[in-house]
Amino acid sequence: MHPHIKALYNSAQKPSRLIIGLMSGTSLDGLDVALCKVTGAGLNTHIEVLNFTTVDYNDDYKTKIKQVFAKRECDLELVTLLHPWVGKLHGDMVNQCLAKWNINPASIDVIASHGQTIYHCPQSQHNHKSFTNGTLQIGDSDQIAVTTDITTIGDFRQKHIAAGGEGAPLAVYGDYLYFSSAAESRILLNMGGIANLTFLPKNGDANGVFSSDIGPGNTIMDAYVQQHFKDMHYDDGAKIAKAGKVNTPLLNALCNNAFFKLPMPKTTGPEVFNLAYLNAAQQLTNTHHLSHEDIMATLNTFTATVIANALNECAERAQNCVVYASGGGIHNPLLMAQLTALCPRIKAFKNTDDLGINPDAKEAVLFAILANECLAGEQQHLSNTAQGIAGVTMGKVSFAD
Ligand SMILES: Nc1ncnc2c1ncn2[C@@H]1O[C@H](COP(=O)(O)OP(=O)(O)OP(=O)(O)O)[C@@H](O)[C@H]1O
Ligand SMILES: CC(=O)N[C@H]1[C@@H]2OC[C@@H](O2)[C@@H](O)[C@@H]1O[C@H](C)C(=O)O
Repeated sequence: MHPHIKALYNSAQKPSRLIIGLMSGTSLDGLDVALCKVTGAGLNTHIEVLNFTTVDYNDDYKTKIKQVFAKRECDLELVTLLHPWVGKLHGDMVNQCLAKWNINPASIDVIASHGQTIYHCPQSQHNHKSFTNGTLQIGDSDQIAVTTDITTIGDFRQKHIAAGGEGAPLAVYGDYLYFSSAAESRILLNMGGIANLTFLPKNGDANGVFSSDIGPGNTIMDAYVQQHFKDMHYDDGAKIAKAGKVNTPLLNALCNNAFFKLPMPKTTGPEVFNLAYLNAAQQLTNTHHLSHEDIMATLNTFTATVIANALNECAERAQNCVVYASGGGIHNPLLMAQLTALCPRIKAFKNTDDLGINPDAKEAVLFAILANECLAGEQQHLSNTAQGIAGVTMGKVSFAD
């Protein structure tokens, strides 16, 4: 047996494993690094997040990625070069974290790497009859494995696509295993660049579980701030939005898109929800004269409205749903206040801290759970093609040498 296979076999048999989950989301703010002690597998998974940090990306990273990010036309040579470059950078960032945390790399069983999504196009978006769904994450796992000397499991989304899914949201797999409750119906709401949710009915019936992207979380607000406010990445504390007034015609135009009329499950990305989308809505409503504050107030309400519509749809399926929120959007007080006001049928808004998982770390932890299932999961717990949930094991293994 190859020693690498033997090591994996041993890891899979251990009662608990150390797994580093890595997530680099659509916001391009930084690499989320979660060092997790994962005990058991499947419905008996237990996670302890031993360390978590977001390693901020510098301007060089953001500038390079933005040249290809969510763009239909870009420099293919640059894409090719970025794939190993991002992988090496992520590997270097893991090494820095381990050094800072005083952790011996040899004690880590595997790294679970999401990579950096640069393009996402479900069939509903690209409309090419001869193609199915597609999604592309760069940041080669071989680079991470070689750089860290730690076996790395990555490229999780392609198996989902191969099995007929849209490659997202994958959160449902971790949410179901870790957050299902017999006592209450739960909605796990993540508000990153794009917002998504997982619905977990309280009867624990796997067939009632579904997960879907909702639409924009922070992505258009962030892009607008970055374009108009020097050295700002986002509207901290919604200060700009709070100073403005919502423009109703613009809000209505923003809410009028075919994606919102599609039934859940569905996926989307900044390929659709971007500054060009805002521009088109402004054109239609003759609102180019609005102040930055009014635009931000309208965008904030747009995000709140589309998220609230999706939550209210869930609330029709089960009474007394409790929302557990995560992602950067939870730090936006105006967004959270609007959600509470727009969703009277939701019993309570909490965040995943109440379930023992740091809401900023949740997506990185998800990939640690997926890698744990890849290694030690004994069976598929979720499989429902009608809900876009492929019953497959995800992740590809890269060895260090
Ligand atoms: N204090 C704050 N005030 C307002 N917004 C905030 C604050 N902190 C974070 N955010 C928002 O959260 C974003 C980052 O969220 P997160 O890291 O969850 O996104 P992501 O993981 O990149 O996205 P996705 O889940 O779509 O891939 C920021 O870009 C910003 O819009
Ligand atoms: C293609 C892609 O990277 N999608 C991300 C993005 O960010 C949020 C939303 O859009 C979600 O569908 C997904 O990430 C999470 C981790 C998921 O798959 O559940």
